[in-house]
Order: sequence, then C-alpha cells, then structure tokens
Amino acid sequence: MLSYIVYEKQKNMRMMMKMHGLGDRPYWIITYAYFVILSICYILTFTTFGSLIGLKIFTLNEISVQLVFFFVYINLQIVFTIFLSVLFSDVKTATVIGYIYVIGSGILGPSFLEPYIEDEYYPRVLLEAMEIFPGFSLYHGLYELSRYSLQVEQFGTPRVCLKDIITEGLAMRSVLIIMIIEWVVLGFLAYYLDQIITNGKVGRHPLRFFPWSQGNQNGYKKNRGYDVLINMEKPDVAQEVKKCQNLIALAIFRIIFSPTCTKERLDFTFWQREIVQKMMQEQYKNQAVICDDMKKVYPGSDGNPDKHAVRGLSLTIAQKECFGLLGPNGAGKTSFIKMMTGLTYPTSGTAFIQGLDICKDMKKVHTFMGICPQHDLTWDILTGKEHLLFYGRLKNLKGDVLKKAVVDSLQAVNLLEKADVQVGEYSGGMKRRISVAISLIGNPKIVYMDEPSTGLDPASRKRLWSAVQSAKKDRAILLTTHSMEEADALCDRIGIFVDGYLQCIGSPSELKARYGGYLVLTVTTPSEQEEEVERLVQQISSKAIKVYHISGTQKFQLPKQGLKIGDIFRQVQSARTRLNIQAWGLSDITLEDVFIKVANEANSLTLHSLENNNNSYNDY
Ligand SMILES: Nc1ncnc2c1ncn2[C@@H]1O[C@H](COP(=O)(O)OP(=O)(O)OP(=O)(O)O)[C@@H](O)[C@H]1O
Repeated sequence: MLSYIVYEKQKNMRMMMKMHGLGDRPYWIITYAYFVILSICYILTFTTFGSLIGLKIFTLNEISVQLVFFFVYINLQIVFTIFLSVLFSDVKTATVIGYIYVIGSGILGPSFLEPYIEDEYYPRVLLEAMEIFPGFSLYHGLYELSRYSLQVEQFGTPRVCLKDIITEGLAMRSVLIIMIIEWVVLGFLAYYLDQIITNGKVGRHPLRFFPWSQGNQNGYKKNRGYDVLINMEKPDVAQEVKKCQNLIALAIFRIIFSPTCTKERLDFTFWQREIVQKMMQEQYKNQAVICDDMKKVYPGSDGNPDKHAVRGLSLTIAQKECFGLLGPNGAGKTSFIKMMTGLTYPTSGTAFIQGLDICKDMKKVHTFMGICPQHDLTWDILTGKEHLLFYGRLKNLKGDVLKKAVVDSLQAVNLLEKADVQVGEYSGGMKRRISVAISLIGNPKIVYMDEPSTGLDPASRKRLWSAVQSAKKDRAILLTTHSMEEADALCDRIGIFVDGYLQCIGSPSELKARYGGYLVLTVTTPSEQEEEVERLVQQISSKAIKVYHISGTQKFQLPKQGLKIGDIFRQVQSARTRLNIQAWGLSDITLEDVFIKVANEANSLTLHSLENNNNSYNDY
C-alpha cells in the first residue's frame, strides 16, 4: 500500500489526476475504499485457508471476534500507511522502510513484546503505550486470540465472544480501544499532513485549516498593486503588462461594485475608480487567462543562491487562442506551467483563469483544465483507452458521450488501433500522443501543452498539429515548444521567454515583421554581370545592402519598408534575359531567425548587466 501511494506521488500521477479534476477527498475515499476491499479479501482468504488447514486460532475462536479484530486492524494499517506515505517522496525508500516495518515488527513481537505481555507485574499502562505502535497491537491481539483458543482446547472453556471482551475487561478490549483511537487520530493526522506537505516539504501554511489562523493560506506572497516595472524598450511586453493590470483592475471594480460588497467599497480610492471606469470602456473581454506579474524563485540549497526561474510574467490569453511560449532551455517555461497548473505555488503574483484566482480557486480551475506535461504521466499497466475512460470520467463524461469522446480522442492522435494495448508497451511517441489526447478529453476550457510534439515522427507531428488546430476552436491553449515550425503552424500569438522574462510578444507574422524588417534577395548570374545586377537591385531599393557574393551569386538585404514583393518579381523577371539570370530567390525572415535574434539580444543584455555589476563591485 505504501509503495502504491508513494509511486503515484513520485510519478506525479496524483497531481495529474488532481489537475484533471479529482479532488483530494474523492482521491482518498477511493484509495481508502480500494485498500479496505483488498484487505478484506486478504483477511477472508487468510482466515478461510487457516480454518481449512485446521489452525486452532481460527477454528476455536468466535468468527465475530476475529472479524472485528481484523477489521479494526486493517483500517488502522491503512491510515498508518497513508500517514507514513506523507513522509516519503521516493518509492524505493518507502518500500524498504515498509519491509523493515513489517519484518521488524514480526521479529520484535515475540522477542521484545511477548515477555512484557506474559509478565503479570509489568505495568499495563506501559504495555499499552508500546501498543501505540500498530505492529505491537497486532501482535498482542493475535497473542490473545491464540490464548483464547488454547483455553478452549486445553480446559474446555466456552469460546470468548465479543460480549465477554467488552464486559469482562479482557486484554483484547484495551487492544481494540487503542487501535480504534489510533485509527481515528491517525486518519485525521494523515489527511492534515497530506494537505500541507508536498514532496517532503511544507507546501502550504500549517494552520490553513484553522479559522482563527491569520497565516497566509497558500504559503505564497501576494504582490498586489501596480508597481510592475514597465520596460519601455519592449513596447509589446509593456502593452501586455498594462493590459493585465487593466483587466485585473476591471475585475476588482466588478467585485467592489457588486451589490453584495460593502467593506471593500470603503477602501476604494477615487483615483482607482477613475482608472477602472476608463478601462471599463476598453474591450478586454473573453480573456481565458490573465497572469499578473507571476514570479517563481526556487530557494538555493547547498550554498547555491536562490534560482529566479520566472522573474515577473504578465500575460493574457484569449478564449480560442493558442499562445506559444518559446524560450531556450532553462528559460522558465516549465516553472511557469507548473504554477499555472497548481504543481507549484507562485512566489509572488497570481493568475486568473476564467476569472478564478489560481492561488485561491485552483480546485475549481482543475475541473476545466487539461494538461499534457513535459514528461508523460501514465500508468504502465493501463491501456490507452482505459486512460481516456478514466480521465473522461473525471471530467464528468458518461455513457455514450464518454465512449464517443474516447474514440474521437484516440482517432485524433492516431492511436485507435493501439487502444487496447497497455501504455507500458507504447513507444515514446505513442505515449506523447496519448498524453495529448488525455489533455484534450472532456472539453477543458484551458489546455496546457508542454512540448507536446517532442519525440514524434513528422507524420505523427502533423496529425498532432491538426488535432490541436481543431481543439483550439473552442478553448484556449498554452503551448511551449522548441519547434519554430510548430509555433508558426499552431500559435496565434507567441511570447519569447528568456531568463525568466518575456522578451517579446506578438503573432508570428508581427514578430517576423518586427525583428526581420528586411527581405533577402539572392541572384545568380555569370560573374561579368554582377555589377549590372547590383544596379538592378539599387533600382528596386536604394537602401539594399549586399551581404554576400561568390562567383556570380549575390545576396542582398532589402528593407521591407516601401517595398512591394510584386514589384520585385516584376523587375527581376523583366531583366532575366538581359542579365542572363540563371536563378534567383526572395525569402522572408523565419521565426527561427527571430528566436535566435531575441535570445541572443537578451543574453548579451544579461551578460552586459552582469559585467556592469562586476565592474561596480570592482569599483567598490
Ligand atoms: N525545483 C527546482 N529547484 C531549483 N531550481 C529549479 C527547479 N526547477 C527548475 N529549476 C531551475 O529553474 C530554471 C528554469 O527551469 P524550467 O524547467 O522552468 O525551464 P524550461 O524553460 O522549462 O527549460 P526546458 O526548455 O529545458 O524544459 C532552470 O535554471 C532550472 O534549473
């Protein structure tokens, strides 16, 4: 049981289920019920088999006594396991500790505890204190059962029944009482710790359940207000920041001026009202996601400084928009998606998804969210179809609708033929495709895809793209990718993210226009015609620059301003015979060029500022 729970935690399966709408309470109820049923089956087999081979502990004891004792114990064992599981994040460690516990308590029972049980003068209170350890209470209970059966066999006394245990104050009574109390206490404790501890660390405020607690409920710092530094050198990013601020102010306005709100209205200053009213006129509607200056800092360890993975991200994503977040390795894209999906908390700032604050209403957000994580989170023993059935049910799909959704999803990612194959037998690309299908099932309103096409062959990638294309018709999609071709094909808007900052934002064509600004004209002629070609190009654009020439092949950069592609075609074609042009071509800047340019600029800026810092330290 311990390995099972820790496995789901370590592999982030639990988080994956949570992100698809399975709340903590249903998760634990289902898990608990599963373990109880499993344990009951085990105990029934155990006692039946024991009786069949004539073990007196089973044949000479009342069935009701055995059943009550074993039932209480299995429940205690389950809550104890859940309690222990909170402390582990690695399945191997959990399994080893689990075995040490089982074998250790089996050895310690007869060698350590038994002498105290048999010693009538040993204080019972101390013995009962030792039985707080569940392995010892089990041992003592079994010891009592065997004693009762021995009495029946040797002295012919009547069998001990439940009533005798309760009224006569037999040792079994204290064992049962200890186990029942522990069952309840550990149950609450396990649930409480599970809520505040994430991967072995305290993730939420320890007092979050107590109404009198003034502690920050989610363990993050809020950075409300309008103190975001707007970098005027990046007007697109600055505009996005402003848009977020305005939208948030609008949301505040709506709350404050709602008829039910009285307290906050008093704190609402006049100037804020002015801004909000002005902004009300602006048409920022239908935003699926509004991120407000989100930051993520990982605390430094082993003497290393803190890692600023996301340094302040303000972003809006409209309904039915596919937004592509591009960036070099380590830029902070995954950290951002982790915050958006509730895998980790923002260090400061927050985001609103369909108007719900991710720091306050993440549970509700999970019910209409889909995610395709960077690393596939699937159960090896379940088939592709079973995965989709499971996640479809989490999204409240039922009956024929569910069946149809599963078939459609499998078809969309070309896995219909492999529907009944266990995912453990899937290739890397197939696992990726089933992850995409999982993220889209149940019509989530917002879908996050972290490098969805990694490891896919070109045909599968194209099919995946068309699945994403049709999916975005009725939902917002946030996609991270290293493939510029993919970003160009799928994304309505793109943001390039470097070193935790958004460096630029816009549609692929806007970015190309903004960072390209020129066309590349390549002309190949016999070498003696080179000068003539140069003259022709100067006629087309007086600002053309020759960037390259070798044995008759010349390359020119033509500033786009004032140029018409049709004119270039016409002029080159009409001079084709006269100048003996053997080949010529005109190309635009690619998204890849934009990416490299933006990333290089950002990196050189960082280096520059680091150098400046170093210089100022030296000066100092
Ligand atoms: N749990 C963590 N603790 C400390 N640092 C972390 C943690 N997770 C990520 N980082 C660091 O934060 C930075 C951003 O990481 P992140 O995984 O978000 O980048 P990314 O843009 O998704 O990279 P890639 O494209 O390679 O997936 C990296 O320098 C990484 O080393």
